[in-house]
Amino acid sequence: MIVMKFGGSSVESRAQIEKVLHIVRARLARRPVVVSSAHKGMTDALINAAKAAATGRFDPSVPVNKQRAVAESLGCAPDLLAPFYEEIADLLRGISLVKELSPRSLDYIASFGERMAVRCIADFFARSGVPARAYDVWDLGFITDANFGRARPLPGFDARIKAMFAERVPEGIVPIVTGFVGRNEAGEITTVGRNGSDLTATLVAAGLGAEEAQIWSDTDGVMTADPSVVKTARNIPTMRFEEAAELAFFGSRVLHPSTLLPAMEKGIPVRVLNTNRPDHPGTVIDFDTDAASPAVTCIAYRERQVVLKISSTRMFGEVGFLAQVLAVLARHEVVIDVITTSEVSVSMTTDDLGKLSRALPELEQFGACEVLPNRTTLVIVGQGMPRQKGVAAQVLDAMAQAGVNVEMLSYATGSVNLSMVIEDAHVASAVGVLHHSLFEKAR
Ligand SMILES: Nc1ncnc2c1ncn2[C@@H]1O[C@H](COP(=O)(O)OP(=O)(O)O)[C@@H](O)[C@H]1O
Ligand SMILES: N[C@@H](CC(=O)OP(=O)(O)O)C(=O)O
Repeated sequence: MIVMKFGGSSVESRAQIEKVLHIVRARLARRPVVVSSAHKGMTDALINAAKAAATGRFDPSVPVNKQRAVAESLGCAPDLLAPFYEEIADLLRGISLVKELSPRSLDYIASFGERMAVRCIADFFARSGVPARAYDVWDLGFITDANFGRARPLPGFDARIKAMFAERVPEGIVPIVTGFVGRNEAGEITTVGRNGSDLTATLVAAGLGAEEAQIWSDTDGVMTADPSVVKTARNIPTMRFEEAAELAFFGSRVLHPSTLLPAMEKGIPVRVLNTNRPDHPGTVIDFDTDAASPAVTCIAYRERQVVLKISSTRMFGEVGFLAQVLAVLARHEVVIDVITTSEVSVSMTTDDLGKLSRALPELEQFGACEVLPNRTTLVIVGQGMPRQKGVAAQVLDAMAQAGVNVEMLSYATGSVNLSMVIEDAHVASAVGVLHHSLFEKAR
């Protein structure tokens, strides 16, 4: 059995869904379970309509017309999705009346994209000769906690999905399952977080004990840098889980940050593939050590970060200074990513200026606090980095060539990533020069 996740770009239109049909049809012998995202742009359209409703403007036309256009192009009967259109309108009307949009209502409205997409894709598949049936993932046991916007399945999911899958998915039928969404024990709809269909796919793959989880997107697998920024980016044939996890965490949209954990736990390889070029082998992510792997595998970055710098002579020789600072940050739920220290200052990055601002009054007891917004964490990832001399020199040289000031630099011994903090305004030039230096120059 394989789990195949198709992202929004793969199910954007009839032309794309026809590609998905051919890809799935060619793999029927491997007993595919399809996990689908909403059509590209649909989740944004639903969320925007909900936000507008919360200011009193009731208008369901953008998401409903978008969905209707895809369903009509696929030849689906109008009544297939009519109840969903009505429910979306009712919900938006309710939000516009109370002018309130809770995380619970936001998940409810955002869930419609996946729920409608799987129904029209399964309907189209069935009429095209691939026996398929649509499933809301909760009907296969995906019952979550009540953390709206970042829900996770409750313990026992693996046993539940195995049992419910055996009971509800007939032999020979391709299940087309909703990504992204879930339901809590009270029956309320939740989501696992934006771009979370990748995570649904690896959770389903782990629960069912699939032989492989495939993430089908619009690039030739994972590339040495975001190909929409670096035109010369190239495919990475194999990656280790640790490398891919760093890449996902530090901002590459191609994989959701939590995607790899369920697969890592069960040792299930994850393959990233291109719906537009299905014969390309893409990228395989697993545990195999490739001793010949290059020092640097890829470049990733996360923009709109905030740097907090605390300067204090109290740090000098004092036991527990950092622990006290981190305890305050933890109490305010500030997540810290990169941290560097000297004897008189400590700098760290986070992505939540709001939470950091709430922690500031307490932090000021430790020293002078400086908050620097609009920063980017730029990360060089590579399994082979610990055993290659001169990588840091090459990286810093490239940054100097690009005229970019490196404000923080962090590398731990044996680590697979080297992180730097720069200004947001310098990202494109820094990534371009760095990619050229690390991947394009004769080395
Ligand atoms: N290192 C990378 N390799 C491949 N794609 C990347 C990388 N970094 C960023 N991306 C971006 O991720 C995009 C795919 O993610 P996304 O738009 O969420 O796709 P999907 O619709 O399939 O979920 C690519 O089009 C690419 O621009
Ligand atoms: N549709 C959801 C979930 C998702 O994973 O989408 P995509 O696969 O298109 O990134 C979102 O836009 O957040």
